[in-house]
Amino acid sequence: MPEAFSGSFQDFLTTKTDARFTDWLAARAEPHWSAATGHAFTRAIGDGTMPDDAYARYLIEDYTFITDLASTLGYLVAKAPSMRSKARLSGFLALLTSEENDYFLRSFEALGVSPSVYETAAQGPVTRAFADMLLTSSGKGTYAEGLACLLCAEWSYLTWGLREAQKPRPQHFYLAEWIDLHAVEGFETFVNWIREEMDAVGSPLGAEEQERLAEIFTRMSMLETAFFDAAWTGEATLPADLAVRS
Ligand SMILES: Cc1ncc(C[n+]2csc(CCO)c2C)c(N)n1
Repeated sequence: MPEAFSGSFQDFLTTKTDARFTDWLAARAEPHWSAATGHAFTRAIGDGTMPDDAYARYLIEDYTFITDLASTLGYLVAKAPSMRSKARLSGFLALLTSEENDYFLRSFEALGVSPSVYETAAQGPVTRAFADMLLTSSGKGTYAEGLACLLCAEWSYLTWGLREAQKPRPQHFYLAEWIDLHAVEGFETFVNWIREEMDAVGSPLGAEEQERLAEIFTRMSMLETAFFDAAWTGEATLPADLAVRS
């Protein structure tokens, strides 16, 4: 677990001169970063102990989340400063809207969730708070702010995916493939790129904007945790500390 840290990035650099901006973001987000990446839901995916109803609940919500994440990527493609960055982000957007979509459709079928359910599912309160966070940060905010959201969403999944991939795969294809999707080399390469991009974009910013990025990354970590909690417990309420500000 990264050690929690409450100071500025400049302060963080005095504790470790070669510290990365993204290490600081994760340290600032503790204990929520570790709560998200070590969540019981993620361990149950790898153990094969996941109840079908919890996983179906999760996939239905995640399918609507992915739609908002695709829109976020659209905003990021528009705001990215270089052709290289636009190429990385749009490549990922293409993956999200093709192979990943196919995974969802096959899994819904295996779990007995009909198109009339997953195509018209209303977002629960946690997913709505997520959508608000993603779309506001990337649409109205800066490239760095949108990138902080994407970084948290992808890096947290790589972290648990690599850990669960150490175990033998569970029997159900929808659990086994969900691990593989987040532990393959191509995904790791992409997350490493987002980290490098965030390091490059975040390090030179002023303390106030860096603080804002730490707040975004922390709130995203809380939302990731609440998202797993909601699927795991079936409790569809938004924790009070995540109330959407209007
Ligand atoms: C709530 C939630 N947060 C993050 C992800 C992670 N994620 C979103 S798209 C994508 C691409 C490859 O699977 C990954 C890893 C998720 N699925 N659901």
